[in-house]
This record gives sequence, C-alpha cells and structure tokens, in this order.
Amino acid sequence: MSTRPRKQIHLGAHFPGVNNTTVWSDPRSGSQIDFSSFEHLARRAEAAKLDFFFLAEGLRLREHKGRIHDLDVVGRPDTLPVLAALAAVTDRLGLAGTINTTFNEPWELAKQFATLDLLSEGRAAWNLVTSPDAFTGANFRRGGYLPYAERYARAAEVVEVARALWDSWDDDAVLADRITGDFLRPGAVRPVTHHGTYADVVGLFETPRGPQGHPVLFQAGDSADGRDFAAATADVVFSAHSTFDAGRAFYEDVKGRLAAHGRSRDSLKILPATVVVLGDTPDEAAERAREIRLQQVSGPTAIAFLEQVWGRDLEGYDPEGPLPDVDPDTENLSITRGRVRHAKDPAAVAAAWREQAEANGWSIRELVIQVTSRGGFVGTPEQVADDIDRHVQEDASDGFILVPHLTPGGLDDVFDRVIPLLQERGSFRAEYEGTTLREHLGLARPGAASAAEDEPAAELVG
Ligand SMILES: Cc1cc2nc3c(=O)[nH]c(=O)nc-3n(C[C@H](O)[C@H](O)[C@H](O)COP(=O)(O)O)c2cc1C
Repeated sequence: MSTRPRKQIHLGAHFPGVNNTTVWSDPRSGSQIDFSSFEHLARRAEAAKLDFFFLAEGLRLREHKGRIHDLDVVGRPDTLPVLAALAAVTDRLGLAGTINTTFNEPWELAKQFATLDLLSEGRAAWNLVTSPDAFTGANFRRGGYLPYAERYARAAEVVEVARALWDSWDDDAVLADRITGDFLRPGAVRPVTHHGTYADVVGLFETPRGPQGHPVLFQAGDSADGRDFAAATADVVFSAHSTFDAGRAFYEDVKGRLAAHGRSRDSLKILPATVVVLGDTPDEAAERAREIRLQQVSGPTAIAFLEQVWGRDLEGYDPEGPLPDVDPDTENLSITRGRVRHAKDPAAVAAAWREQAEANGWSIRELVIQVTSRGGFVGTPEQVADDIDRHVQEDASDGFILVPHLTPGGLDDVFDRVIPLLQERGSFRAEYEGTTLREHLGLARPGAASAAEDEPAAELVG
C-alpha cells in the first residue's frame, strides 16, 4: 500500500463549445451568447468550489462543402471580455481563456492577461494553443503565414516575451508616495528589449504585474513538440486522454519530460477533458448516455463526419444504412475546413471502419457514434465519484475539465450530486483555501525578475 497522502482533485468547468458535443437542439439548451449563460455556469461552478471556468477558442467559422457548418452551434463572443465580465460576478473561481499564440502579438497578449489577472484579483489563466493553418490565417491580415513546423517555436517566443513583460514590473512598483511625490519606486519598472525571430519588442510595459505574477499557463496540443513545449512552459496541460489507460500513458509521458527542464512532477497538472452522464442506476445512466450520443450524432452529422474522411459528397447515402462502397478521394482534403480532424491516411481509415461496421452490423451513424466516443464517466453519482477519484489517485490525471452537452446547465447535476461525494471522501476541497488560481492548483507563484540596480534593461535575444 502506498503511503502517499491523498491527492487533491482539480476540476474545471468547460463552457459548451461549437462542435457536436454541444446539443443545441435539446429543448433545455439555452443561448451560447447571452451573458446569463456564462454567468450561470460560472456561478454554479464557484458554488461547487471548482478550480476554474474554461473557454475554448475558434478563429474562423467551420465550413463544410463550401457552406457554414451549422449542424453544430455557430458563433461565439470573444474570450477575454467574457472572462472579464465573469470576474465581476465571481470571487474565487479561476478564469481560463484559450488564445492562440500564432495570430496575436505578445505585447497585446501580455497586457490583456495581466489586466484579467488584476481585475479578477489573481484568477487568470491563458490556454496556449497554436493554430497555424492557412484557412484560419486567411481571417488575419497576414494570411497563413506560419509553417506548421514553426508553431511551437513561435509559441515559445511569445511566452518568453510575455513573461519578460510581466516581470518588467516589480510587485511593489507602485509607491504613490504623497510626501516625496514619487508614484513609482525608482528602478521598479524596467524596459524590455527583445529582438527575436517572431517578435521584436522594445519598450516599457504599461500594465502592472498581476497578483499571480504570471497568469497560470495552460497548453493544449498533443504532438511530441506540444508535449515538450508543455513540459518546458506550462502549468497545466489540457489533454484529450480521458480513459484510464490512455490517461496513464499520457501522464507518464508528459511528467517524464519535466526533469529535463529542471522541473518537479508537481509543477505541471494534467487535466483531460471528460464528460459525465449520471443516472439513479447504472442502467439508467447508460440509457441517458446512449440518448445523448444519438442527439450528438444525428443522421446529417454522421454523413458530414464521413465526408470529412472520404473527401466526397456522400449526401445520397442513408445514415442508417451501410458504409459507402466508394473509396475516399485522397486528393480532396479541403471538403471541411476549420476542423482539426482530418484522417492522416483516409484509405486505411475507411477500410478499417468498413471492417468494423461489417463485423458489428453497424450503420454509418452507429459507426460514427462508436469511433467518436471518448469514454467519459457514466454511472450513478457514487460510481462516477469513485471513478474520478481512482483516475487521480492512480495518476491517470490530476483532475478533469468537465465538458457539458447542454448550455448552460449541463453540469448542474454533477455539481449537485458528484462534487459532494468527492468532498466527503476528502479528495476535493469543501471550501476555497486560497484566493488565486495558482493557490487552488497548488502552483508556485513566479517571483519577479530582480531589479539589478545598475542594469536597467531586461535584455532578451531569442
Ligand atoms: C484537448 C485539446 C484542446 C484544444 N483546444 C483548442 C482550442 O480551443 N482552440 C484552438 O484553436 N486549438 C485547440 N487545440 C489545438 C491545439 O492547440 C493545436 O493547434 C493542435 O492540437 C495541433 O498541435 P499538436 O500538433 O501539438 O497537436 C486543442 C488541442 C487539444 C489536444
């Protein structure tokens, strides 16, 4: 038996996204735009003592066969104003926003996140994503200007500059001394000079250091480069590996990369996305999970999904019938744009799926339901609490980002029925102990770069 103390679970509440996990057609589903929806989820998450609220980002509307893909929810407001507004209606909940490092300038990002950290009194987090594709890039003035291989090189430099800017103000820079007339402590705000590959920044930063020093940095991206970037840079990894075995493998892999960067295993938290479906009995939960999957994968959604892999118009096929007998058009990779889900070898994927569907007697829709299922926790509240706790205690994760299928009340039953059980067993806080997100997550606060007296500029050449 291990004598290790019980690990504390960390939980985030993901606002429903613009993909088919979110069931907008359900009569209980509300607006994805109204502030009241964001407020509902944030207030409920805070009442349940969750670590943070989480917003994903998409930079261009998805298109399928040249049209807006509106089988899913379409359109969402900008991340940072939403989080700033939530700062005013919550007190302790962390506020995590996904903002890509490809299409923004480090100066703007550093200023925006420092501001969110100040407004929220230390609750800001930045989920760093890299979106280098030309389709997304076409929305921006410079178009698709970043080769895929450079996405993390740019991300690393953006973070390096942002950190230098945050550290260019000492924590106690503001004196506001009415007697001497000094507003700033001399030398407490230093110029930053950075001449790099992706950023060229020379100047004095105008935003004081936030209560956390640096906002908490999340990373989402699964490649080896992405994992190395996380190990070098991030405080939290948002992963897609929520099943027990995949979770453990990912956990070991990423935590194993930390030592090379001189970091301890505790300094990086791994939080996979997951869904929870509850029932009073295991059978009832399984039945509800099945109903939700059927809502998420309608007939037209199943056909559209297949079209992404086949690269062909499959509209004439019956979603309740067998898989297409035509082979994928391997040349046509742009039938769907703005999604990250393209099969690497469509012919091989199609062959494997046909084989699976035939062996199990699956229709197109059933096949899509099966291949897009990512597990999650389905059961009674007691079973789900047990399972979540087991994943964390046995190092398949440090917690989860809970993804609801309904806007905005999709996590209400988890807050009401599962969180109290986790609290009873001592695995999840019953009250917030700290005030900042770093404190909730058990992360150290970065100290400011020391103000060397006759060294006025923090010089960085990346
Ligand atoms: C769990 C997860 C969530 C992600 N969320 C977003 C997102 O909200 N917005 C976005 O633009 N990219 C998102 N990404 C994409 C990544 O930032 C990245 O661009 C992509 O995974 C390619 O990088 P990789 O090759 O390292 O995986 C997400 C990736 C993962 C694994």
